[in-house]
Amino acid sequence: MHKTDYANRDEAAKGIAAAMEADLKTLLGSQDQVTVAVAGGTTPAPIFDILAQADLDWDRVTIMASDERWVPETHDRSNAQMIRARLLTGPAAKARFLPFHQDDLTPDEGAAALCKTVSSVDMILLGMGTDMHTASLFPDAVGIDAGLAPDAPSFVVMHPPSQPEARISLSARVLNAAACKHLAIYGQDKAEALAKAQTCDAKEAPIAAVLTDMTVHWAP
Ligand SMILES: O=C1O[C@H](COP(=O)(O)O)[C@@H](O)[C@H](O)[C@H]1O
Repeated sequence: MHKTDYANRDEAAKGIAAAMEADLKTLLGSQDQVTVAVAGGTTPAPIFDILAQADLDWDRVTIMASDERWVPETHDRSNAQMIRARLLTGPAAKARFLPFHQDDLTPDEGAAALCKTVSSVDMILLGMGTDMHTASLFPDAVGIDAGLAPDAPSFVVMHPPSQPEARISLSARVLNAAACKHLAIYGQDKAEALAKAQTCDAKEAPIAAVLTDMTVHWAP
C-alpha cells in the first residue's frame, strides 16, 4: 500500500482521475478488453466527472460497480444510477456497463448469475466507510466470512444489519487481485479508520483484506 495526500478534494479528484486514466491507457495497450469496478456512495462522482472526459478507447472498457445495494436503478440509493449518470457520459458513454440488480431476481440469484460472467477485474476504484467497510464487505454483515474467504466466489451477498437493504459485492479475493488498485478516502475520520484497519483482522476491518499494492488517495 502507498498513500498520496492532496491539499483538497478537488485536487484529489483530478489526481485520482489522472492516475486511473494512465492505468487504463497502460491496460488497453496490452489487452483487448479491460474491466473496471468502481465504488458507489458519495466520494467518486467528482472523480468520474473528470475521468469520463478522458480520450481512451472506451469501447474496449467494461465498467461495473464494486458493489450494489439491492434496489432498482431508479432508486436514489442505486450505485448503478450514480455511475451511469456521472461516469457513463461524454467519451466514456462508449464503455459497456454491467448492472447488478435485476427486478426479477433475488440477491442470491443475481450473485449466482454474475459469477457466471465475471471472474476477475483489471482495475478498481474503491471507497471506504468509517466502519472500515469497503465495497459492500461490512464488518457486521451476515455473510462477511464468505466475502473474505480465499476461495470466495466472484460475487457475494451481504446482509449488513446497519444497512436498509441487502447488498451484492465483489468478493475480497477478486478485488484484491486487480492489477491496478485505487482507494479514495476523504476526511480525518477515514484516515484514522484506515490506520486502525491496518492493525485489525479483516473480519473486523474488511478494507484490510484488499490493501495489497493499493494506492490510497487521501484529502482532508
Ligand atoms: O455504501 C457504500 O459506501 C462506500 C463508501 O461510501 P462514501 O459515501 O463514504 O464514499 C462505497 O465505497 C460503496 O461502494 C457503497 O456501496
